[in-house]
Amino acid sequence: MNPTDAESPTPALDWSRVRVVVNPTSGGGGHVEPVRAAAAERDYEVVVTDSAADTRRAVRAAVADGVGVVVPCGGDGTVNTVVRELDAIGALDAVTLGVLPAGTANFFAENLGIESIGSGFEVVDAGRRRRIDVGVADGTPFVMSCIAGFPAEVSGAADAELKGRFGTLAFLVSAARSADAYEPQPVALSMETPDGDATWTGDALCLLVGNSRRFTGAGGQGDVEDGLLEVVVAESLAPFEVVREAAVHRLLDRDTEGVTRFDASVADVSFLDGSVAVSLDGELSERESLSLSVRHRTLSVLVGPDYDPQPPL
Ligand SMILES: Nc1ncnc2c1ncn2[C@@H]1O[C@H](COP(=O)(O)OP(=O)(O)OP(=O)(O)O)[C@@H](O)[C@H]1O
Repeated sequence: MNPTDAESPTPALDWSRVRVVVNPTSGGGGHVEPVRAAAAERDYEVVVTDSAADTRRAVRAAVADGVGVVVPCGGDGTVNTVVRELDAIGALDAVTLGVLPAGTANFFAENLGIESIGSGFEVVDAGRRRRIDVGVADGTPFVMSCIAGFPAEVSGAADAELKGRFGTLAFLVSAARSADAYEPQPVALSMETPDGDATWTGDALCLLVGNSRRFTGAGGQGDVEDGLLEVVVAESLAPFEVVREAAVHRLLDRDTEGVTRFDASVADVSFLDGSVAVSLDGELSERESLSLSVRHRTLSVLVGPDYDPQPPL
């Protein structure tokens, strides 16, 4: 801790200090030694954690030690754990985040143009920073997506193989496969959009809200610097056999009947028939309502050469 900043929630941070926080169980494991070796070549610090609670402790310790660049090494679940802890200690807008993708699903890294652990190191070395938006759902931050709808038993059916291929979308894919077994639920949305206030009321099968993730069109990286969430309401989805992620996105095309898309800075959602399952960056809970907003360009992240600040629609 920097003694001059003892009272500050986030002490002065040293941007030349990089600390990698490794979840050794992410993906199939086996990444700890290669990560240690690559980090040693660069004088990056490494902490290998043994639980989610230990990962949270490592995040607090990094900030308390004045480390400027914190790099989760794991899958989307590990990134989410690190982001939530940074928010919990008031340091979300203070540190810079790198990512070393080592999980079953690495969609956040992919959206930042980081394809592998090796490229993750190169991205940290290169130091290209962007400030990106962070979505907030009932006070909890999310970086990728907030998906609501379908009964929890369906979402729980997303198996490991599906999760590996589709990440947060596994929830949607498994649900779509059994959509005929689930009745659309009445929902009311009230939003603030760049064109003014907007509302939507009706029966919906699911609600897909993307921050760094885009659900419509070709999918992939969304515009994560525009202060807006992509809010997609799907009234129906034909059950289908999914072969590729593109098939899911085609289902959600702008022109698809029963799919409505908004870009909103604020969205208040009421599930009128009681609680529905909600996946926040892959973490499940049950909610009767959702209050969604955006913290515009809050989180400083290190991005790869393919990251597009303004991806084409
Ligand atoms: N050191 C650790 N040991 C075990 N679990 C951890 C550790 N650090 C974080 N976690 C938790 O493990 C969960 C899964 O993490 P992650 O997404 O990185 O792995 P994964 O292999 O991709 O698994 P998943 O199939 O859940 O996507 C997260 O909830 C995360 O908080």
